[in-house]
Amino acid sequence: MASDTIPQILPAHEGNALARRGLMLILSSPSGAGKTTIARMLLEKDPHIRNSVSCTTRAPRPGEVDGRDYHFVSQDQFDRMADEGEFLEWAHVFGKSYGTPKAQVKSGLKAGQDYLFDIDWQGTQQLYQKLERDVVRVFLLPPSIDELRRRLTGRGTDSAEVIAARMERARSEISHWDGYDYVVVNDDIGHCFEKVKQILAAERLRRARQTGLIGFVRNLMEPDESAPGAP
Ligand SMILES: Nc1nc2c(ncn2[C@@H]2O[C@H](COP(=O)(O)OP(=O)(O)O)[C@@H](O)[C@H]2O)c(=O)[nH]1
Ligand SMILES: Nc1ncnc2c1ncn2[C@@H]1O[C@H](COP(=O)(O)OP(=O)(O)O)[C@@H](O)[C@H]1O
Repeated sequence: MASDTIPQILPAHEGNALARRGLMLILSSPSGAGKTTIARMLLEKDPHIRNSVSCTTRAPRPGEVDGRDYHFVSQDQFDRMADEGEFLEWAHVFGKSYGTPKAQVKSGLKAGQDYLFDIDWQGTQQLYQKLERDVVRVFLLPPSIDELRRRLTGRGTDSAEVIAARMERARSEISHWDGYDYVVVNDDIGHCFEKVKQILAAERLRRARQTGLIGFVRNLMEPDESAPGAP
């Protein structure tokens, strides 16, 4: 195991003191602030968190892979899935539809699987309303508006028109920063990644998630029958 691999706990099963419930790590930010970059780093370094792959009606960007980055679907397909209740949440962003498939998230959480969500503030609110205790909300901010524009331009994936629309929307997205548990400025990518890792490590240790502790603590509190003088 690489030395910078994130330490993990064992999967949930009965009798395992380290068993715990999975969590849902949500990364949001104005477009271009770096959430896809941080998400990819996390997925690469931490084998215990899985990406929740969203469905979208937007076109793939160069380098994006169907089924890995998004499930790229037509508007008809998307609408049918929404009608049939196949999404945990969905929203319109930049004139396109985006949705989180229900798939295995609920059963996965019970089995100790963590999931990563790259979704906007609307989706975050919906997930929080449904699964409050499992959700950890992290908002990334750019160090400045000029740097945000530089990153969107430097990414080289969007037309000038699309970049202008994303910049236009950035201020209203930033206004939702107070709907998150953690806010991290993505100035240096390495520092930002470290902070997100620390958040994840601490959140995994929350008592409420550590389902295996119940039996473990009960055992610790049993009267010690082998102690000298015990009845
Ligand atoms: N509510 C919701 N938002 C999503 C989902 N998938 C992606 N998004 C958000 O849609 C916005 C646009 O995503 P994208 O077109 O990939 O551009 P990006 O902002 O540069 O990553 C971002 O704010 C994403 O976080 C989803 O399933 N649900
Ligand atoms: N801390 C950083 N410093 C410099 N460039 C960054 C940083 N974080 C991300 N980038 C670059 O900025 C661009 C936008 O990042 P991306 O992760 O695609 O943002 P988002 O998913 O939030 O739209 C990419 O080209 C990425 O390589």
